[in-house]
Amino acid sequence: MTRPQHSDALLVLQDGTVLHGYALGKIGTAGGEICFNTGMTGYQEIYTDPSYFGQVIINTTSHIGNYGIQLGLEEESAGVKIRGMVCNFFSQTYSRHLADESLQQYFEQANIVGIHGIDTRQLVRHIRDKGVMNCIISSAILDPAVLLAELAKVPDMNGLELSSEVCTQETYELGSVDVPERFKVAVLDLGVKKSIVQNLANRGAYCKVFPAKTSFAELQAWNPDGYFISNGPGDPAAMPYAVETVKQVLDTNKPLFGICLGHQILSLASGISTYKMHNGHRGLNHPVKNLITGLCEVTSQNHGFAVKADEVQDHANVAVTHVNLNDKTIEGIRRTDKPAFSVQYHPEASPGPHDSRYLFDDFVQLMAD
Ligand SMILES: NC(=O)CC[C@H](N)C(=O)O
Repeated sequence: MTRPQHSDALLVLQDGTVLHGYALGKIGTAGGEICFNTGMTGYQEIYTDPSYFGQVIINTTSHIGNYGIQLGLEEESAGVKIRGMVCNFFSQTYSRHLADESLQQYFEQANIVGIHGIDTRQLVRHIRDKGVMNCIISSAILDPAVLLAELAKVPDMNGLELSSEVCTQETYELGSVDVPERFKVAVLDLGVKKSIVQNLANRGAYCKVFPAKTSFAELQAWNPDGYFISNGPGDPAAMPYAVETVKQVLDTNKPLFGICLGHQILSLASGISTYKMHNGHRGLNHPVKNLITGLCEVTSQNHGFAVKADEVQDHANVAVTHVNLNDKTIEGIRRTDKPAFSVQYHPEASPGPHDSRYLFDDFVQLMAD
């Protein structure tokens, strides 16, 4: 297969590795934390997921761009959130009758810089061995030494609070026209994906979405039946404001459900700390064991931090409900003294398999009870 020819581009890693490829998207320079996603579909959902804010994504599936972009429907937030993209074969043309435009056009409009023609298999093996690191991509500066100096300015993800940058700045409300509204859910938006709010609304939850730094008093003033703590970017340990809000929510004894960053915040509010993983989990086929049913779920994942497993046993009011079968990391917890639970993975699975969507039903059931 021939690769579309463009101008040259460079990818420079924090450890000094330099890789040569071709430009895609906007001509320019972009730096961030380099992460790999192993999903074979769903690139548009990935690029618009606010949890990827500040990150450069390697798509390990070898063909990217070939089904184009569908505006609106397949976007997980208003616009692209990733910093940059790395792939092997990049297709400027697409074949899908529902597509509105090409990925190249989409990235150009969103000012996203990318690189293709990279041996992503070799690159991922390198990162997998050395661990997560920052990188810089450029199609404007082709001097590795200059790029390394620029790379030094890219902030470390450790200690970074990003939710307040990507969350809604105004509250908004969302329900479903097809399902009778049975419950009011206050959504704390730490960088929420659209499909999560939609999954709640589809089950009769009338949602009000609040900015990340909303005080508990303001959430409570709306008198919700339950609280949802969303996914989002950055380091959970850098978000004491959200931990404080969740502690106050727990005191109300109303149902609380957290996904990904929301799971990490519930853990912190329960006295369990988080850590940065050697490499995160990002893909659509991570096996997770549900310890209550004994069944394995194939899950969609996107996280770089995790909850410390060895600290959970010191907390009698926290039970582990889900475990990752690849590396035994904690995938879900439940408070034994409160109607509160959370998962590290993505039950909305947009993209991904729908094995775990029952968790939204469990949350609705908690509110019904
Ligand atoms: N998807 C998420 O909510 C990600 C949570 C957090 N930013 C992490 O990387 O672990």
